[in-house]
Amino acid sequence: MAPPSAKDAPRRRANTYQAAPASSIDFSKVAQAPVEAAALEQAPDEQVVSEPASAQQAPAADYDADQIDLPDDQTNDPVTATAPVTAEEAASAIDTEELDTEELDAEELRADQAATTPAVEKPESAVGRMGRLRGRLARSNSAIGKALLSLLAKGELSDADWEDVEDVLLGADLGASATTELVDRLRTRVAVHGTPTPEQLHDWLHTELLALVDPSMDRRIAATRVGERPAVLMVVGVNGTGKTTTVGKLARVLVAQDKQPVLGAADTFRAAAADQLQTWGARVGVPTIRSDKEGADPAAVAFDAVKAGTEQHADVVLIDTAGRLHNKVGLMDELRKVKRVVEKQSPIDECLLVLDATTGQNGMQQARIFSEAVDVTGVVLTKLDGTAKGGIVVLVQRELGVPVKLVGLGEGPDDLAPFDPSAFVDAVLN
Ligand SMILES: Nc1nc2c(ncn2[C@@H]2O[C@H](COP(=O)(O)OP(=O)(O)OP(=O)(O)O)[C@@H](O)[C@H]2O)c(=O)[nH]1
Repeated sequence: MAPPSAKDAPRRRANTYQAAPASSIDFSKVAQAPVEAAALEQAPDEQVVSEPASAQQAPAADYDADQIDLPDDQTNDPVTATAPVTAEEAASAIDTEELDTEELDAEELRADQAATTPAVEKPESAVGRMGRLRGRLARSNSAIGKALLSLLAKGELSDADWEDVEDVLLGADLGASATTELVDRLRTRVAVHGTPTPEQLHDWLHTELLALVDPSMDRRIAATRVGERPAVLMVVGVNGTGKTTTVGKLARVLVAQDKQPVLGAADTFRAAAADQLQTWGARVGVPTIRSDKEGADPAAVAFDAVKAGTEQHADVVLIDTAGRLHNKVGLMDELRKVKRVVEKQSPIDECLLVLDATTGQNGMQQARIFSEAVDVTGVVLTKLDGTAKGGIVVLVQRELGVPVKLVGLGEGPDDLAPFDPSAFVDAVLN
């Protein structure tokens, strides 16, 4: 069966997306790498493509009968004179006796089906999401700001007081070097300007924290077609950090921007991961390339996803990967293989490492291992709604040298936001 095309999805309502602010996500980034023409010698098998919800849910009358691909057991059946061939005939062929006592005509039936079939969702635009989610960030992280403001407002600060300031920053997972840097800068300011007023203090902290978060980093995500091919984005990270959820949420962000993603379920280790991803995709009419075989070769699934994305003229192919294998070496080898195989067909434009913010510094060790195995281009920090360790943003950027591009701020489908440094610092300090 020909894979359903992302382009076949019914035209979505014109969305209300406006140009993102400079500090926010920007999908206009165009990767420069050239297309590689080489193909895999052995065609991967067993891939199946999920029907996007839009195709499943479109009224039957919208289908061209020629395009309906019947399952094998039906294609060989002779078409009898009574077999319905159009939506109307199909509707009228329904035995009315089975429909309770009421007589339903085709129109009523369609209305009934529409009422019981969930519609393709319209995801929220990404612009300003961090503003909407700021309350969650503030709830978990404003304690740091409050502690700093009250400590620094004491007036003359002793060495012990400055040590308390350091402890607050270290406790927030800012890391030793950024903590020392920040404390040195604040001490210099106090030495130069004397004891600050509360407003001054707030301004100083805002300026210094923002400098540490580094608003100059390029946080755009490569999700725009590159010449004649879709962008390819791969998501990596240990199990349970929120990779599958992030791919699903990111697909929604892209759909809200009228982009057409294709999802690749290359986490073949966890049986339910492909189903989970497919469900995310179906909710917004996005096709998922997956294997029905548990333990199938993830590289083959990823390869097929890129192939399908190219054939369907998608904007971007989002590849979910496994976070757990029998051992760490095996997992890293597998990720390298996925990368290698995908690159036989297309460069990988973006490789996002998903880190669970609640694991704090422990997550850093994993982060280093992943970034050694694959070229990580950005970080998604999930579960930032559930931790007071927001300093990890600074730590991870310094350790890996790549920006935090997205943050997860809840379990809701639209609780993924482009990371906005200024909104982040505001939430910490207010
Ligand atoms: N509170 C909160 N929960 C999140 C966030 N992101 C993901 N989760 C939850 O984290 C759990 C794990 O998410 P998954 O997406 O299944 O994690 P995964 O990394 O794909 O896991 P594996 O497939 O085992 O590798 C789920 O219950 C998600 O709802 C977030 O930003 N905030």
